[in-house]
Amino acid sequence: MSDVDSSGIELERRHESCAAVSMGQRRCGPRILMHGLTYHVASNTNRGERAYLLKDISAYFEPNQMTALMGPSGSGKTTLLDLLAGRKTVGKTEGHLSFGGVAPSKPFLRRYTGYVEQFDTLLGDLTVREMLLYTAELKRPMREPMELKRGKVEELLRRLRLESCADLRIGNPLAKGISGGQGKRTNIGIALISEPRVLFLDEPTSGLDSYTAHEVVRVVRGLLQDGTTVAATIHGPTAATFALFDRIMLLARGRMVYFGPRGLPALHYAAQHWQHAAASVKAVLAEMRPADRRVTAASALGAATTATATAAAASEDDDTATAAAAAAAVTTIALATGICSGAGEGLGGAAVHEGGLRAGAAPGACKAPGAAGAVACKDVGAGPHVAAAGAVGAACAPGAGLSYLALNVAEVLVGALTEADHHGGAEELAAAYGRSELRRVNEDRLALYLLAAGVSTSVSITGTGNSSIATGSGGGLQQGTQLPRQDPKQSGPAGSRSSSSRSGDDGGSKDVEQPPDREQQVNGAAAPAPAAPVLSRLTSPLASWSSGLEPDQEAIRELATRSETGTPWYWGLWTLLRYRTSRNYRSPSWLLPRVMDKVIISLIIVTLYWGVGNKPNPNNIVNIQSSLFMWALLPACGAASYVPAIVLERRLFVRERDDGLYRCFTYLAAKLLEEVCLSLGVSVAFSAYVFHGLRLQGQWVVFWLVYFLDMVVGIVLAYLVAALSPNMDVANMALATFVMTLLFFAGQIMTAATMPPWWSWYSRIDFLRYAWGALMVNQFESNDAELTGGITILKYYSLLGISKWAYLGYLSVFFFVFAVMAQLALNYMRHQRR
Ligand SMILES: Nc1ncnc2c1ncn2[C@@H]1O[C@H](COP(=O)(O)OP(=O)(O)OP(=O)(O)O)[C@@H](O)[C@H]1O
Repeated sequence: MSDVDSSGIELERRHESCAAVSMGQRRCGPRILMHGLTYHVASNTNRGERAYLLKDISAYFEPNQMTALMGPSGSGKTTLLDLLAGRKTVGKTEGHLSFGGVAPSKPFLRRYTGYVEQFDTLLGDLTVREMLLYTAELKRPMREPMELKRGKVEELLRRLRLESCADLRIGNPLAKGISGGQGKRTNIGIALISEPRVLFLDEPTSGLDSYTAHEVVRVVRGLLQDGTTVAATIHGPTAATFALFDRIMLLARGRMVYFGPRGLPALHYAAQHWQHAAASVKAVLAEMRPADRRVTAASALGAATTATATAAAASEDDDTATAAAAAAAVTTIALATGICSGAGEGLGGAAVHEGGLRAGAAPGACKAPGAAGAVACKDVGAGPHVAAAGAVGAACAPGAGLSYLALNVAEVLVGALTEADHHGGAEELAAAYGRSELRRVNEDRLALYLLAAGVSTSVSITGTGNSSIATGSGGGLQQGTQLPRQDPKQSGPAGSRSSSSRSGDDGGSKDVEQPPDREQQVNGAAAPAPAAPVLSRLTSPLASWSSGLEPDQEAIRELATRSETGTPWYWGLWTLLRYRTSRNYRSPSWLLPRVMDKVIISLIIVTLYWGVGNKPNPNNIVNIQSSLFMWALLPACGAASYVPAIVLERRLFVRERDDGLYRCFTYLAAKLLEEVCLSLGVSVAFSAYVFHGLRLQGQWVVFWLVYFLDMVVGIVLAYLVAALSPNMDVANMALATFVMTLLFFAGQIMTAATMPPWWSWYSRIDFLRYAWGALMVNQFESNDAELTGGITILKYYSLLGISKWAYLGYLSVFFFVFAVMAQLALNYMRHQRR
C-alpha cells in the first residue's frame, strides 16, 4: 500500500480517515517526524573517538501505516527504534525528532507507546493468560471493568493464536514452559494490550516459523485501523509478510540508503542507484517477465508520483482521458506494489482497487499462479482499461519468466545491501540516496508534515534535490515544538512560518514555495511527470491536511501527559502483590533460599548453645554473648539470598518500567512488602524456639524485634547493593565484603573502648552494633554478670546505660536510609547500557 502511498492516493485516503477523528469517529496516532537525526556514542573500538551509529536520518512514520526497518546486521535498526522509543541510555542525539510535532516526553513514551523488544522478558511463574491480564491490569485504566480487561486478553489470545497455550506456565530456561514462538507472541500481546498510539517492534518474527511470523505481523497490521503508527525491524520476511508493510527504510552502517515504497520501486531504485550492488538486483529484474518489468518504463518512483497528480486530477475534474491515464498509472503502481500479493488481506490490492475505481477503471479479477504459498492473487482492482489491463493480466497470468509474485523483494534488497556493505559501499549508497530524486520527494513531504504539525521550521521546497528544512534554532537535539498547538480553525499550518513563506490565505499552500522547473530524469529513465504537478498536488490540500494530519485531541492530551503510569501507585502495588507475590509464596525455589539458611543456622545455635542463657557464670558468659552475636549476624549474612531478586530480574524490571507498568517506588515497595511479610512470620517462629531453647533472659519481644529488624535491614541492604551492582558477581562480592567489615566494628571482636579513634565513626554506622548491643542489654541489664576485677560484661562492651529501645530505633533508621538509597539507585543507576 505504501507504494500507492508514494503516489499520494492512499495517503490522502488515510488522512481523510484521520481527519474524521476530529469529528469523534476514529483515533489517529501521531506522525513520527525525523530530520537530520544523528546519534553517536563514545567508540568502543577507537578510544577518544565518537562512533556514529545513526547519521542524518530524515524520514516520517505515518499513522495507519507500518514501516519496516531493514538492513544488514549491525546497521542501526534497533538503535533507531530505541532512540524513537526513548530507550537510549547513553550517547548523544542531534537533529529533529517529534511525534506529531511535539517532543515525545518520557511519560508519553512509557504510557502510550508499545515496544516489543528482541528478547523475551516475561514472568516465568505466570501462565500466558495471567501474564496478559497482569499487564492489562497495570496498563489499562484502573476503573475499566475487569470483564472488559478479560475480554481484551481473550481477544488477543485468539488473534495471536495463543489459546492452546493460554494456561501453560511461561517457564524459564531451567524449567521449560511455552515455546520460543509462543513467548514471542506473548511479548507482542503485552505491547498490544494497551492499544498503543505508536508501536515499535524489534524483530517481532525472529524465531517464528513463516506461517506464525505472517500471522503475527498480520495481527500487528490489524492495529492500523485504530490509527496506530507502527515501525518494526524485520529480518528475512517471506514475500507475503513483507507485503503487509507499507514502507521500508533501508539502513547500512547507520545511514539511510532508501526510504520509500516496499515493492518493485525499491528494486528499481536499487538497480539504478546502488552502483556495486546493482548487479544482483538487475539480474533479478532481468529474470522477470516483461509485463512485470514494464514498470521500469517510467521507474516506479516516477510512476508513483505521476499517478499522484493524474489520478487526483481525475477524481477532481472527471476528465475521461486523464482518468484513463490515471488508471494506467495506478495499475502500473499496482504491479510495482505487488497487488496480487495481497496475502489474504487485499492489502495493496484494496488500495489500488480503490484508486483504480476512483480513476475510472473498471474492476477486474485475475488468478495468479500462486507463486509463494500465501502469496495469492486476489481480486485486482485496476480493470481491463487501456494498457493497464494488459499489464495486470500479464502480471497475473502464468507465463515465462519470473513473476513478481514469486519474488521476495526483501530478500533481494537486503542481500544486495549486505553485499554492498561487506565491500564497504554503505557510504556510497547513502550518498546516492542523498543525490536521488526519491530523497527530494521524501524531504519535500517531510517539510510539509513539519509545517502541518506546527513545528517551527524554515521550509524550502526547491525541487532541485536540495530541499532544506531548518528546525528551530541550531544545535543539539531539536525535539519539536511544545503544546499548545495552533487553533485548527485557523487557516494554514500551526507554528511559525518560514521566513521564505509567502503570506496569503490560500489554505496553507502559501507556506511552501512553488518549485522551479527541474531535471525530469528519475532513476535514469524519463520521468513522465514534472515535479510541479506533484508538488502542487502535495501542497494544495495542505490546509485540510494540516488538520487531518494532526493527532486527534486525545492524542494531543496524551502527548502532554506527565504521569509515567496509567494507574496509581497503590493499584500497581496491589497488582504486583496479587500476581507476583502470591506466586512467589507458592514457589519452593523462591521460598527455600529465604528460609533454609535460617533453619540451618538456628538449629546449630540451639543445639550448640542449648540452655546457656540462664547460667551467667564467668565460663558461660562468652558462650552467651557469642550466641547473641551469631543471632545478630545471621540475617546480615543471609542477605545474599535477596540479591538475585533484583539483579536477575533487572531486564524485566527495566522493560516493565519503560513500558509504564509501574514506577520504581511501586516496584521496590512491592518487593519489600513481600519480603517483610515473609520475614515477619519466619522471625516470630525462629526467634521463639531459639529464645526458649537457649533459655535467654530479658524480653522475648526484644529478641524477636532485633532479629526481625536485622532481617529487613539485611534485605534492603541486599537490594541496595544489587541495585548498585552491574551483575551477580559484583553484587555478591560487594555484599560479602561489606558484611565482613561490619563484623569488625560491631563491638564484639574489638570493643568500642579499644577501637582506634579514626575507626570509631564506622562503628557508629554499623547496624550490627545496634542489633547485638540491644540483645546484650536485653540479656544482661537485669543480671549484669561480672567478668574480672569488678568489670561487668555490659561495662566491658561499653553497653552500660544503653537503652535497648533506642538501639532498636537506630536499627529501624537503617531500614529507611537503605530503602531510600535503594530507591535512588534503582531509579538512576543504568546498568543496561543501550
Ligand atoms: N560504542 C560503540 N562503538 C562502536 N560501535 C558501536 C558501539 N555501540 C554499538 N555499536 C555498533 O552499532 C551498530 C548498531 O547496532 P544495532 O543493534 O542498532 O544494529 P541492528 O541493525 O539492530 O543489528 P541486528 O539486526 O543484528 O539486531 C552495531 O554495528 C554495533 O556494533
